[in-house]
Amino acid sequence: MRQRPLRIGLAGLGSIGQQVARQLDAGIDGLELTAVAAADVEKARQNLAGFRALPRIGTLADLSDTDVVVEMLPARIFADIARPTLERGATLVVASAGALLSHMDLVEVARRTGGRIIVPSGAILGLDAVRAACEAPVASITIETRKSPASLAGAPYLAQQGIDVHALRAATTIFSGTAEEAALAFPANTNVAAALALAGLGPRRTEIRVIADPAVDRNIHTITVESAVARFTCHIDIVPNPENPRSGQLTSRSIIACLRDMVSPVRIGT
Ligand SMILES: NC(=O)C1=CN([C@@H]2O[C@H](COP(=O)(O)OP(=O)(O)OC[C@H]3O[C@@H](n4cnc5c(N)ncnc54)[C@H](OP(=O)(O)O)[C@@H]3O)[C@@H](O)[C@H]2O)C=CC1
Ligand SMILES: O=C([O-])CC(=O)C(=O)O
Repeated sequence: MRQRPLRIGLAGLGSIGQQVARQLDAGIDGLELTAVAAADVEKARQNLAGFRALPRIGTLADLSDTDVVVEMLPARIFADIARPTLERGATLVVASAGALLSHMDLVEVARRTGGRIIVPSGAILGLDAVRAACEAPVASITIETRKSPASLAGAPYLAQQGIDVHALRAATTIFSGTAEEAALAFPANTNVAAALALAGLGPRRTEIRVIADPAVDRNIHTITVESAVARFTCHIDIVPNPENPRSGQLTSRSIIACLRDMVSPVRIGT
């Protein structure tokens, strides 16, 4: 049995980070919210007002004494916390799964130091069955992501291709490619494909189609797996976060469930 609670550090206090912080502050046996890193310390202080136990608030460097760092940053600065956390042999929980695809050398760092990289299911479902299916031959794994224009706006690919998603009047496929390509084209919108790729056939053999649909108000993901042992399709409609519609409200809960697993004597699912 652990003698002390697991010290949790949160990197990023945006739409997901704030929900995770609140749930940790509400109290989970065995977990202690020790520190948070924010871009704007004063804004973070306001967001944490009313917490039962105020964590330390600082920069990414201030997470260096925690056991587990939960990364919930913009993809472009993922490595700024991922690398130092793994270099000191701590556990890294990754929200920006797409960014991890460009930093797979971190797996070697973790192997060398004893650190761990944990990618929660986040906004996708079925990774348990995908992993199990991949213990046998798998023919294909695909994902379709359907989102409102507001949930896609700002993606680099849209600017590169001159696509104005707000001008669309009907559902339109705006991207087809691999999970690896999608992570660069839509760094804030296709983490689900990255997590699916890491669970299954890898970023070059996992295909994603992104549909901009002005008629939907959810982030909708459908995965289809054809394997020797099972064929399955999983579908999920996620309520977007009001503060950041690119991210849905399931991801913070997935992270909390993942953190609970680290201290629970019972584990359910693959
Ligand atoms: N795995 C999955 O299924 C999913 C993953 N995601 C991913 O999770 C990540 C977090 O998402 P979300 O919370 O919605 O994003 P937000 O943009 O809402 O939050 C990111 C936060 O990081 C803060 N930040 C920026 N720079 C720094 C820094 N140097 N140090 C500390 N904090 C910093 C930002 O502050 P400020 O606002 O002041 O700039 C912001 O508060 C994203 O990469 C997103 O794509 C999202 C949904 C699902
Ligand atoms: O649906 C969500 O909440 C977010 C999403 O697609 C992603 O980041 O891949």
